[in-house]
Amino acid sequence: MKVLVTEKIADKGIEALKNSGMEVDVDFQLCVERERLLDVIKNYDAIVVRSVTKVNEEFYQHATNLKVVGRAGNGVDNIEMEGATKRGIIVVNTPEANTVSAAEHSIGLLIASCRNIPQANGFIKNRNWDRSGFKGVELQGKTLGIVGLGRIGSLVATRMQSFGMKVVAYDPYITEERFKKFGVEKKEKLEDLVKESDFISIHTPKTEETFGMIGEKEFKLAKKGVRVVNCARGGIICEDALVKAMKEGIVASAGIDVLVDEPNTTSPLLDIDNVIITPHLGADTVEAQDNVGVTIAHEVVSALKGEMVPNAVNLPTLHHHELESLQSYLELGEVLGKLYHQLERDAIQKIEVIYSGAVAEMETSVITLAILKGVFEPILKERVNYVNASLIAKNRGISVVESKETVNGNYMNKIRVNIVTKDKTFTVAGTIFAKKDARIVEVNGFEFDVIPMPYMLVANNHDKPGMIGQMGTLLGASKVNIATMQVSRNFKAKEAMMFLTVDSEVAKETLNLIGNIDGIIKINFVKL
Ligand SMILES: NC(=O)C1=CN([C@@H]2O[C@H](COP(=O)(O)OP(=O)(O)OC[C@H]3O[C@@H](n4cnc5c(N)ncnc54)[C@H](O)[C@@H]3O)[C@@H](O)[C@H]2O)C=CC1
Ligand SMILES: O=C(O)C(=O)COP(=O)(O)O
Repeated sequence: MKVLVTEKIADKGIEALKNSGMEVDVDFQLCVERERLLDVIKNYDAIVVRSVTKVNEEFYQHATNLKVVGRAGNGVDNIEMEGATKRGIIVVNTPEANTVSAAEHSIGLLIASCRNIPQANGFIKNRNWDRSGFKGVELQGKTLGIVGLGRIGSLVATRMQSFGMKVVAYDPYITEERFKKFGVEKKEKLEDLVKESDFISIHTPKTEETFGMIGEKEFKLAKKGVRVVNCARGGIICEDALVKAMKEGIVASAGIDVLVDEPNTTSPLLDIDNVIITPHLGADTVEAQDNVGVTIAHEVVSALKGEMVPNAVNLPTLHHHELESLQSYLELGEVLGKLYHQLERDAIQKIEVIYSGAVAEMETSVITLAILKGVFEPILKERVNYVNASLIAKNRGISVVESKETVNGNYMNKIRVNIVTKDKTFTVAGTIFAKKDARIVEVNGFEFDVIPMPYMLVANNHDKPGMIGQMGTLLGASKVNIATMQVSRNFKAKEAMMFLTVDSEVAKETLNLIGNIDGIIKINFVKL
């Protein structure tokens, strides 16, 4: 697998990629040399970027082998998600790895701007000892308005409370409990926050809704002398409106880490004395970059192996501990799904998944994705993964229905999959024992206790003497070793079903011979 790294990540991250067996090319010019990037990207299975490389539709059209986009950092506004999802490209990021650095940089900008530290430093470095013109303001007793009380906003909130600030926040998408947890007063409307705040710090993602959310209208409502900080994304505070509000004396100072267009050395904000600007340094600390580099390397490798990754942006959000407890269920889900196309041929109309017992309490949407991945893998191979599995089902006109039951019969947990076709319904069920051991416990009404293995033979036969012996003889003659065997019978129908796990692949000729045994209704070789 080949990985291209187009922006600086920690050496530890590159090493981690290489140590996992990846072939890694590092070329930092490619984040700006577009033509060259578009030319070479077809050679790579994964790309690792930061905030400069534009990963958009044009890029995807050239990236014909790409499976993973790794964003070594938090914001993914430079990565078009729809184009990735429809191609089954997994986008992973490291949202937790640089939050402390970004919060500390926001606070640094806030203090440095309201105490004129960079300006005064510039003076004295030019050998001017001048103490006039740099008078600042205190933070204690002032109101800080935080827009976006997420990971970084909440870190800034709690830290600034220790400076004696009153903290209010506007974030319509989080619960009252989260405001309470951080001792922050909730503002129902952005304008209420703007009217009341002495300092405003932005911590939202860049979205259609947030872009330009602090503009001329907001500055008109703001307290005269308000001070602003933007260490989130350029343009959330409208740059033209900020320039105007500063010239009019509405905004006393601004600390800015991000601009609409980056890299940028021509912004009008650069000409205003009371604006201090850093070139997108929020995540640039030793700790954050080591953290980001190593985390993204592990995530890219896992995603390339087709594993579920905690920080996949175009998949349901999972935390590490959730993923750990889900892992066995994901594996079981794939096994259950994989059985269908290896045992049946009919086109699927609907897939029903019924979760019962303990598993019903989990993030089952991800297990359903694992089942869908399993269903399509035997016919689509590597073109199906967690990201595009539900899109594939939708495009094939297959409806997917999930339901949950608290009662679970004989099992602590059970996943039942009903695959509905025009004329019949194929049913398979499985369970997890002792938190990690998968078992197939039912196929089409036949009960089993089968440990899924890489190679299995599944037979339907008339329930009469000699079936097992004849199969065993044919397998032995073709040097296939039988590892385990289970038979389940339906007395009424006088039919039985056999699951044999074998140590090697079974040749087509042997399968044909078994299929010709009198009494064998159906024989299939299943690979998991
Ligand atoms: N300057 C830098 O180097 C860095 C910048 N960032 C940026 O910081 C920002 C915040 O990152 P996190 O705290 O990790 O994100 P987060 O997702 O944890 O929090 C964002 C919060 O904004 C809220 N929000 C969304 N739309 C909103 C709206 N219209 N009005 C009010 N609130 C809204 C969300 O509900 C959420 O609580 C992002 O833009 C990220 O890209 C992150 C790391 C480094
Ligand atoms: O992680 C983020 O969202 C950042 O803004 C940091 O961006 P960078 O990786 O420094 O280009």
